[in-house]
Amino acid sequence: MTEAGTSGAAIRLSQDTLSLPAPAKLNRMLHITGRRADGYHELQTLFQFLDIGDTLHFTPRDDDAIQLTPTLAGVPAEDNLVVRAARLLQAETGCRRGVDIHLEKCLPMGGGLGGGSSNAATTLLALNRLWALDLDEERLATLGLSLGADVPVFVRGHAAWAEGVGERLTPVTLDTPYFVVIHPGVSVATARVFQAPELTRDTAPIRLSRALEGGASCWKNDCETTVRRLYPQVDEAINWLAQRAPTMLTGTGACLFGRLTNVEEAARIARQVDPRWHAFTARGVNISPLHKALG
Ligand SMILES: C[C@@](CO)(OP(=O)(O)O)[C@H](O)COP(=O)(O)OP(=O)(O)OC[C@H]1O[C@@H](n2ccc(N)nc2=O)[C@H](O)[C@@H]1O
Ligand SMILES: Nc1ncnc2c1ncn2[C@@H]1O[C@H](COP(=O)(O)OP(=O)(O)O)[C@@H](O)[C@H]1O
Repeated sequence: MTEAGTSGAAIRLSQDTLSLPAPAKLNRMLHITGRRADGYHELQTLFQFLDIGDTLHFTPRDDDAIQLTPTLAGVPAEDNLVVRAARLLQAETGCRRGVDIHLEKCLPMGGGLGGGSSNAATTLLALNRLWALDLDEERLATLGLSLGADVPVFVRGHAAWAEGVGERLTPVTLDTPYFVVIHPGVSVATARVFQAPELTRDTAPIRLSRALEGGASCWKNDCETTVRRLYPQVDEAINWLAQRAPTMLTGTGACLFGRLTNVEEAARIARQVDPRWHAFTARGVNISPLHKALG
């Protein structure tokens, strides 16, 4: 993993290039409240953005091609959520314009930080502007949902309480601590976690006011026990970080985060992290850096 948000790759950009961030997210808490007939799980979760993430550069083309560089390991370009988001916009609007997209990937993939979903949301908002499509946020969020459950919150750009599979969003303002984020170097398969027989799926639904009342010290992630059992590396990293800061899993992992009020303390802990793991520090933010950049 490149240190998140600080990739130094040299990129030649034209004057017409629009460069935008695709921030990471954390699930500050995550409850599983049921299972739908189609097997998908009903969740209650608090999404918050981090002040770091990937960066995407969009340069308009004269033809209608969508070209993405570089290719991500294990993800054919046509499956990349960036390309899928761009094609979806073309199909929905009949737009015949094209784009070259350069993706500076800094976030670990499949780590529960929502990098792919965030890349898709940045692409939807960037091309809506670059191609002058004038779709409203509601429509972009609906299109985003067809790409993944976590895309709408990145389109909306505000920390949120999410219900359903993550699509029913209520904006919230959460505390904004510093975090030490650790990727314990193992890939967690979301489907495997949701299939686990012992996963608790019956947490009683709560009201948003109650979730906020208790604050961060009361929050938990219902996936954590199962992920720790299935992936001993995650268990080991949580045990290590929990001795230094209140620690939780984000999404279905593999990343975990420790919460601190002090940036120096966060940096000090990150420096001590076992070299087998990857770590970075970041701050929680309630307005997405993408929306700040778009003004
Ligand atoms: C649970 C969250 C919380 O943010 O985990 P992370 O992906 O961030 O870790 C997400 O909503 C994940 O949403 P999404 O990213 O769309 O999930 P996918 O990878 O498509 O899900 C893979 C598989 O997990 C199961 N799945 C996923 C989401 C859900 N609410 N219920 C499920 O049962 C389904 O079997 C699905 O086929
Ligand atoms: N642009 C992208 N960035 C990251 N992953 C992508 C992208 N496009 C497709 N994917 C696929 O989506 C999966 C989930 O990615 P990601 O959003 O980073 O993780 P998570 O859902 O755990 O937060 C990846 O393992 C990868 O196969």
